[in-house]
Amino acid sequence: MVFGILSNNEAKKERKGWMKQATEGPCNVPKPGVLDFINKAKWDAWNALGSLPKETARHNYVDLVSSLSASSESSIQVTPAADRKQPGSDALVVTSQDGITTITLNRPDKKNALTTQMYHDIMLALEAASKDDSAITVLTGNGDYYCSGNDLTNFTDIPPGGVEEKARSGAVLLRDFVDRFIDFPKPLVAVVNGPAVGISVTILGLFDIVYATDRATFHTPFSHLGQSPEGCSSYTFPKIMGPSKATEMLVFGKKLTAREACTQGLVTEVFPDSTFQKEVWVRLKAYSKLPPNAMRISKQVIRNTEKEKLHAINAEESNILRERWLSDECMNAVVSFLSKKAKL
Ligand SMILES: CCCCC/C=C/CC(=O)SCCNC(=O)CCNC(=O)[C@H](O)C(C)(C)COP(=O)(O)OP(=O)(O)OC[C@H]1O[C@@H](n2cnc3c(N)ncnc32)[C@H](O)[C@@H]1OP(=O)(O)O
Repeated sequence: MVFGILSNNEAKKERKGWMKQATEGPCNVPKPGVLDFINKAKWDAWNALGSLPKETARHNYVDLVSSLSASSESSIQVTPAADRKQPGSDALVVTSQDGITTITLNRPDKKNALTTQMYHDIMLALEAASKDDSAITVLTGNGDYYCSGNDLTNFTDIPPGGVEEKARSGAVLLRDFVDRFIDFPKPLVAVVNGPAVGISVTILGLFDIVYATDRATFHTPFSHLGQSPEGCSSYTFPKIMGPSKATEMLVFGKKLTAREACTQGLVTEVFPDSTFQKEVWVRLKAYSKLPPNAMRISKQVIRNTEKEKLHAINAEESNILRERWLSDECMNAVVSFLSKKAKL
């Protein structure tokens, strides 16, 4: 690792310097006045890097962010990739009963944020569910959240190929992950047991039914995070709710209540939190007794005409995100979250 352990303030100034060098090249602006302490400190950090190439600065910037995550002196606790939950661990629980296969996100202490391993495990679970003898597949969460979206510490796990390689492999994983939802052959139901954020919201447009507790909210803060829509939401959301409502969500990050999401067509039905689990499971058990082949074929009739288009949109969104993940805006948002300075 390029950097040792720095105090929070030192790290912040140093980070700014590396970030400016990585995005704008060598310092090219006049030195701020002596009384402009903050900007002068940032300028000093940038100027100190001389003519260091942008690419080197970018690598070092990422190393600094990673070292911040790993530092025992910082307030950030990041589980090293090697220690993250492995396949077959309890971060994802899959059960099959009464003709229903249920995939449960099970990191309640982290609001069910999705680690890289969980994306892989969900794909495996969907693959298995598509072939098992269940009639319906359900995705839900354990605890007070449905899912807080992509685990932002995924960004700190930089491979030897550097940040570009990380962005490239992330885009491939994202595309594969979303493709599984596009192609899933059986009725797919989201049981949204609490707030939903980011990718856990966008992929709802690819589900067949979305049931939500009245405690749930739906939030896609992509601009705040320097990112852009995924999960085919750039197509499904305008189609479901109209372009202007979709823009409020996907561009301006408007958070919807469950009832608003239902009015706009993203959610099928909202239930009172006190009876949510009971009512939803009674309903699903009844549906699961319907002839499975008829349900599968009816889903195909409804969905298949759009599959090709959805795959193309998924590919395009994933490519755009690959670029976004390398942007200054995105790196800053991740650093802010990891430094505990920002929450949604
Ligand atoms: C293959 C790659 C595909 C990538 C696809 C891209 C997808 C885009 C997205 O999904 S964008 C959405 C990203 N998510 C966020 O930005 C959410 C960040 N989290 C928060 O803002 C808040 O945690 C909260 C509003 C969800 C909940 O706030 P609350 O105060 O109720 O709870 P805490 O903040 O104390 O959370 C408890 C612990 O959980 C950790 N955590 C929550 N969400 C995430 C997350 N997305 N990534 C990483 N960690 C998360 C949080 O840090 C707390 O941890 P701690 O107890 O160790 O402090």
